Amino acid sequence: MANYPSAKFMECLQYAAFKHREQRRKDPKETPYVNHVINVSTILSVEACITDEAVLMAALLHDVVEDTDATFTDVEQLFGADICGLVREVTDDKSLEKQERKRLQIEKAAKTSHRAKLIKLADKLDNLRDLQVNTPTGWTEERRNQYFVWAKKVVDNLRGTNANLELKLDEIFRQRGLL
Ligand SMILES: Nc1nc2c(ncn2[C@@H]2O[C@H](COP(=O)(O)OP(=O)(O)O)[C@@H](OP(=O)(O)OP(=O)(O)O)[C@H]2O)c(=O)[nH]1
Ligand SMILES: [Mn+2]
Repeated sequence: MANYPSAKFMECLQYAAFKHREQRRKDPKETPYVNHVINVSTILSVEACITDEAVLMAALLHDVVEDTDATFTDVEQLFGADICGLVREVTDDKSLEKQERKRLQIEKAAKTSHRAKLIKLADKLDNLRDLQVNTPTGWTEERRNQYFVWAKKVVDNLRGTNANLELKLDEIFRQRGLL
């Protein structure tokens, strides 16, 4: 990637901000949801030193089909088959029951491509950083603890992908007494 953002990258950032515009995170301050997808892309660029622009763009779009009215067809038409394929790999099937979705994330993590694994690692790192400082609205301490336990199972199936991200995730798991 050149050392300036491409027009396509800027369009992608704008599209993610537009599609997530009415969504908020579950933290007490109701942070705009788009902050999360920007964090995931920034973690990949700054902390994992990823320069593959398609990965950075797919990170911006990683929750757009799962959580907004955007479809894979929209993503493919706007940003192409490569990026759409990455988004597909990291999208949960919301029609499934929650327990099954959570189980499938663990199972699917091991089978995804290297580039999709990078996005999953950054996604979990940002969610866990959030959870270290906030308990989402309506969550008990037990539910928060269980999220760390479950996230470690997902991350365990993503290992061998990016040493820096895995180091940072392990530091969090160590602090929680999971490592
Ligand atoms: N830690 C944290 N998570 C929040 C917050 N707001 C929204 N979330 C989202 O909530 C999900 C975890 O909540 P759960 O109850 O376990 O799952 P669900 O929303 O999919 O039903 C995470 O999804 P995920 O499946 O783990 O990943 P993804 O959907 O981000 O890809 C995360 O993206 C927040 O303030 N803090
Ligand atoms: Mn996410």
